[in-house]
Amino acid sequence: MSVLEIKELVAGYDERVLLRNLSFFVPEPAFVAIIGHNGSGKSTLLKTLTGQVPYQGQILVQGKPLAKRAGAIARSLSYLPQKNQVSFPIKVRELVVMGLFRQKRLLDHYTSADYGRAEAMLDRLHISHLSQRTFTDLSGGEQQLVWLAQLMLQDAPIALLDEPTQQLDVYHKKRVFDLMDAWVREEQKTVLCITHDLLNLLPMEGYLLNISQPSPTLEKISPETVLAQQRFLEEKATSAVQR
Ligand SMILES: Nc1ncnc2c1ncn2[C@@H]1O[C@H](COP(=O)(O)OP(=O)(O)OP(=O)(O)O)[C@@H](O)[C@H]1O
Repeated sequence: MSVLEIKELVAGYDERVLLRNLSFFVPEPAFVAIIGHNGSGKSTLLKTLTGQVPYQGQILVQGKPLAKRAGAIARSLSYLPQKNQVSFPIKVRELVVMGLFRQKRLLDHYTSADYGRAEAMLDRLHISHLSQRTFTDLSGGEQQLVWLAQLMLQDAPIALLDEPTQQLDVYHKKRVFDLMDAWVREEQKTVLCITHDLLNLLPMEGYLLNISQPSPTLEKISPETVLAQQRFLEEKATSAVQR
């Protein structure tokens, strides 16, 4: 059974089609970097997979068609949007433990074992020192790492990440890519990750999907393919506006 299969996907907003006849197939757990110019439709693809954008065509998640109703998110998917905001003061550990919501019933409380798992995840991301801090007081990069801890705690087989390294310094960028790599290899997760950090992809194993290409397809990551796509993106400005 394939992890994810997309056939002749057409999606966009009102009169504006951003994804045209997109087809790709992820046969087994893998890391997939989604790249492309600003406005090319990368976030739109992840929003389509999480039921936020209407589409035509077929999306099979672990062999099952994705529900077409608005806001539907398959149980097998976790999603970290580009902008994720919290407007009330909440402790980091409280926000991270919420990653276990799929395993809880509505009014269940989080147990000390649940908090233990949240702390272990913070430790894995090397941010245990943030556990008792108020989330809204953290820097943008620290907040991004906390969201990542929450997402990893969800433990879904397929993770959709929209620019998870956007605000991170070079050390933390590398760390997050290493974590994604380990996650795929050691826990057989599939990670679809939107990124503009092409050079961080060089040591990764997995695939590239360049949404700015006229007919995007999955391409194996290698130094040659990463650098060729980087040159393509540097030379051709094919943003949605110009299409
Ligand atoms: N809800 C919406 N209604 C109408 N147009 C939208 C909506 N959301 C996004 N768009 C437009 O669709 C286009 C693609 O947006 P999208 O966020 O998918 O691009 P992206 O490739 O993720 O870009 P970036 O690299 O800048 O994050 C943009 O021009 C954007 O303005």
